[in-house]
Amino acid sequence: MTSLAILGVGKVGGEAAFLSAALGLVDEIVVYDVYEPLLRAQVLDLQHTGLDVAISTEMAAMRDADIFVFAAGTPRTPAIKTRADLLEANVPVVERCSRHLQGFSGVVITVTNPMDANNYGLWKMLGIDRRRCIGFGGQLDSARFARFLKEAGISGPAWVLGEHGDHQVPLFSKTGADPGVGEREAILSRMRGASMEVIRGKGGTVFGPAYHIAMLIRTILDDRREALPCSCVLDGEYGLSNCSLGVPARIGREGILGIEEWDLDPWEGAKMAEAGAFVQTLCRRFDV
Ligand SMILES: NC(=O)C1=CN([C@@H]2O[C@H](COP(=O)(O)OP(=O)(O)OC[C@H]3O[C@@H](n4cnc5c(N)ncnc54)[C@H](O)[C@@H]3O)[C@@H](O)[C@H]2O)C=CC1
Ligand SMILES: O=C([O-])CC(=O)C(=O)O
Repeated sequence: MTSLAILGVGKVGGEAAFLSAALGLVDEIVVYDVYEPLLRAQVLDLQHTGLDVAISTEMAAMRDADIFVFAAGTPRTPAIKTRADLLEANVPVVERCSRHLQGFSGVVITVTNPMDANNYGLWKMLGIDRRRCIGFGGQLDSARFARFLKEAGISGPAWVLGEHGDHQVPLFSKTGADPGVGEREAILSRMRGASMEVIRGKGGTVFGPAYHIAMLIRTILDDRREALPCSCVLDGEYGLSNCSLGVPARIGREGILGIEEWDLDPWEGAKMAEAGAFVQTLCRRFDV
């Protein structure tokens, strides 16, 4: 019996619950949201699918889940320029979440922005092994990168490391084609604005995040042991510590099985160092 817990069943948490049920990934989904009418509506809507999945709203049952998805808190509106600007709004939500989750022994997936800092904060407050805290966002950034590469006539694997935010690091070196620094910067600039176009049009990104969260859940539960771009609490990898940052990580049933240290070209290496320094400043918020 596999159990998935989702805290915050708004746009992303709700859709991730639905997709996990529709794809038959788990036997039970435990959901909770501070906004009671929404919670009730999401539970009913899930039940009305008739899918063979147990739905619970027992907050205490979250602690016993195999996977816990943290998707509660404030999202961006067009008035909020960067994901990092959500830090102060969402720190209290991270704190409340960690209090509820003390004693959790499964795998955490952090979604709430600024995701890298919040993943670091949850890890610190829960006091669990860093391999059990996975920050989600790199798969989504990589899917967006793949689209821009295709438009530029470049094929090959699309990997994005670094911050899930303005300091994201697309790995052009992995594609086998170098469009030059000018074109790299132009593509990066479009990637930085990719989600805001969706937020402006429909109030938030939903299908992209929910789909890739479901794929991450499947990778964990099936113990696929494959490398994905995930935010991991670093301990010297890529020359960085005291932060959680997007890196290639082998993911399986126990969470992060290993972090792969890839060679980056000079442009990527400089961007990665900038991303690390930037996210470290956000993570310091959790070091006090
Ligand atoms: N990492 C990623 O790739 C992505 C991250 N996000 C982030 O995920 C978060 C959620 O986004 P949306 O679902 O669009 O927002 P939303 O506003 O639709 O849903 C958030 C939900 O959290 C609930 N909530 C707030 N505080 C809570 C608490 N203490 N306990 C339980 N529930 C609580 C709210 O009532 C609301 O229903 C945002 O921070 C957003 O920026 C969104 C998309 C992708
Ligand atoms: O951009 C946002 O605020 C939501 C998000 O993280 C994404 O869709 O990548």
